[in-house]
Amino acid sequence: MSTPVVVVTGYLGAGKTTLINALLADADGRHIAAIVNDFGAINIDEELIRTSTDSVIGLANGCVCCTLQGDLLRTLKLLLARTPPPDHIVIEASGIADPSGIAHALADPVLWKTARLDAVVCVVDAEDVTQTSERRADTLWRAQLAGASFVVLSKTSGLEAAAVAQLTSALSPNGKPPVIDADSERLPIDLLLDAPAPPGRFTATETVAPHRQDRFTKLEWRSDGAIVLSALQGVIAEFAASVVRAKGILHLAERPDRAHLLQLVGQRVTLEPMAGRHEPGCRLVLIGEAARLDTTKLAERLDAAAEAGHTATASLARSHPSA
Ligand SMILES: Nc1nc2c(ncn2[C@@H]2O[C@H](COP(=O)(O)OP(=O)(O)OP(=O)(O)O)[C@@H](O)[C@H]2O)c(=O)[nH]1
Repeated sequence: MSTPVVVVTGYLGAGKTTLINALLADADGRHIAAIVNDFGAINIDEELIRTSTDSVIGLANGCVCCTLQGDLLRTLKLLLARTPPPDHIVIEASGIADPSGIAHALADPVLWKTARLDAVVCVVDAEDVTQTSERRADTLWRAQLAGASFVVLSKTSGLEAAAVAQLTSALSPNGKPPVIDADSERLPIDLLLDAPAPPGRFTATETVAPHRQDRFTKLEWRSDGAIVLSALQGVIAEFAASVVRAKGILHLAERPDRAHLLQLVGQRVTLEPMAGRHEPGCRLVLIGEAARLDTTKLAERLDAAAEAGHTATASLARSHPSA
């Protein structure tokens, strides 16, 4: 009996983790294990998915479509050796992954007997693709879409119905692949998890060209202490034009008792309090096009913001000595 595997792909910040959490929340008794790949060493997505399931394994600091193919296969074997094995395995690719590389790795005939690739779900950020003129020409975005057996549209709620309809027919010219609007319809879990691919759909054995590793650059930034909100806002405003994606779990000097989740995708930034306890201090991953993002300057600015946090925390402690 071969365990069905679903790969979730999509551009940076498209909504892959959100989709997987929705699948896990609606699993209806199925035991779903997740493998979460982040191309940075700080795997925020793994931590966000861990709130929905214990069966999550993070693969960080590389891309499962190329540099981490071996780790992916080893992790799959580990999951399959568990008793009982999961009913389904969902793999979240990093936002820079080309799913054809993952399909190529999973096409191993020995592995296929125990884990078979059933579907590649591509999450498309509807807001981004309608507002960013160059997105449809982006070779990475196109490669992610090309291998998809389903497209899930995210972030449609702020768009006119006509714009969503137009996007749907552009992404799926003859109704293939099926397009699901995650913002306005309930996810068809059965369809996404229980629709075996037609024989031969993902059994390509040709060599896959490695994607460009140097297109994006990342800064992984940590601080032991809290950060001052206004200083953080200043850094975000200064680098807004060159950061494509940022995510992090932060403690704010103004609210040190609770962790906050920072999400930045294009021009949209959110900062929300998180439930539960999280590692103290701040962990942040910021990604941009290598030609535009100066990570040295960005690190300096964040260090200065953290320094302001130390000062603010120390003065709070002086004014409330018992705190
Ligand atoms: N309004 C809305 N926001 C969404 C939707 N899906 C995702 N988001 C938001 O978009 C941001 C990024 O979502 P993630 O699910 O982390 O995206 P991702 O594709 O996993 O990101 P990377 O792994 O970094 O590429 C978060 O702030 C989400 O809350 C959606 O359908 N509607």
